[in-house]
Amino acid sequence: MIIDIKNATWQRGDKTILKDVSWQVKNGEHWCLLGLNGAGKTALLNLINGYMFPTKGDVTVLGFEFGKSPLPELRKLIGWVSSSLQQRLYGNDTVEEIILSGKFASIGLYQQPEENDIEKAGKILADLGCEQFRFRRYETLSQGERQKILIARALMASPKLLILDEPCTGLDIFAREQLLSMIDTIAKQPDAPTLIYVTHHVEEILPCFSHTLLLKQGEVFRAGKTADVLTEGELTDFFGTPLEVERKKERIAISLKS
Ligand SMILES: Nc1ncnc2c1ncn2[C@@H]1O[C@H](COP(=O)(O)OP(=O)(O)OP(=O)(O)O)[C@@H](O)[C@H]1O
Repeated sequence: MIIDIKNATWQRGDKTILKDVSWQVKNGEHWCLLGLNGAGKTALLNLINGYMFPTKGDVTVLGFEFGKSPLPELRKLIGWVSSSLQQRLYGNDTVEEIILSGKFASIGLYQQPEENDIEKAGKILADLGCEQFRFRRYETLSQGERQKILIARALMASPKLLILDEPCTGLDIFAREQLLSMIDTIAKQPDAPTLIYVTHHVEEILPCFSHTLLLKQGEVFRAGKTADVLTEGELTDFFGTPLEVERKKERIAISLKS
């Protein structure tokens, strides 16, 4: 089991931000986490990474039971790519340096990488079709290219669980599709980490995401196989407005019913 959350509640003052959340992610599954602004997605990710503890309930991630296991060890096994990381990296560093820093989970590269680290960075860049950026300064990349490099950086630590937190934010349709295609490539690799893809947008959900969790106002609205969860009926109930669902090449587009 990759993630096992049982009846987790997280309260801040008198506000219940996560309410009785149960979620099991098994080996070999890739999940999409879908919810509107303020649904509690970030709170749930913080719970998974051990940055906050549930007020009630149990959380076990990659066999680490919260309250009983050393969380820094767990965090080494989890990659978390979010756009806030983009601003924290040093723009003057080369793409290769940025990727190598992923091994040490550092902002900037302070340790001398070994020959096999450099080889690994090269292989990741080649696998993801990003070799041409290797010696470019990070700040010269477009937003979409930077997102690709952040994902490559996360792979450098060989995570068991890779969280992609709204990776397509700010991308145009072409950059978005390129990034999604790269994520699809990662999902199909034989030793792929378990992926958790967080988004507000149904149309970004790739077929490689076998399962989907719909989070609404801090509660699990539905969780299960993507094909069962992303139906017109479920999404209409979830968004609270009549929707039409169109399936195109195993992707979904939604529009308001007129
Ligand atoms: N430390 C905190 N104290 C009080 N309220 C909080 C705290 N952290 C989060 N919240 C509230 O919990 C709710 C869920 O927040 P969260 O950031 O998890 O939502 P989200 O689904 O990630 O939203 P978005 O898509 O906009 O990033 C929000 O109403 C937020 O204001």
